[in-house]
Amino acid sequence: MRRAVCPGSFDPVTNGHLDIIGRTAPLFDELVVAVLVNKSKKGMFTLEERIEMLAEQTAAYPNVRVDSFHGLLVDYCVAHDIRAIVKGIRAVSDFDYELQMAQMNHRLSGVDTLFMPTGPEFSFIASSLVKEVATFGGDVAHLLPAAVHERLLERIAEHA
Ligand SMILES: Cc1cn(CCC(=O)O)c2ccccc12
Repeated sequence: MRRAVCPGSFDPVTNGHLDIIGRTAPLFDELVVAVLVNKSKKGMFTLEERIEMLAEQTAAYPNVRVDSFHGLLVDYCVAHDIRAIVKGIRAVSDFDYELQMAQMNHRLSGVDTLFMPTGPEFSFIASSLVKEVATFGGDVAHLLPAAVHERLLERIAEHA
């Protein structure tokens, strides 16, 4: 069973994430989309909400499952017999840090990292920027699945 993991915060899942997930899923027997639990960083959405949105948006892929992890990603990989980490690369600026992480993760565990370039139309999409623009009233509808966009607007309205 060839398994891979796509890790992230997914706060919230964007069309850029789904671009990579949708292109990666057919390449493996199983793809785990793993949400990082970061106690020190309060996100806009709870862990449960992020998992729920991801599960909804990846329901069409039979071999994709959503999970969460805390601590080292490679420990999660070893515990779940995952041999590859798949990272979406949006721009050269992503690569420096991702290369360092990939080399460290391989050194720690033998788990390799595969880099997948995002489609050019998604290069500028980061969850943090989408949230900031939306908070100031910018239109981000085309960057998110409709259901996620709706939840984002609701959450912003709650905090207004
Ligand atoms: C482009 C891209 C960034 N990330 C991590 C951003 C985050 O931590 O949410 C991804 C996770 C899965 C698939 C694609 C991506």
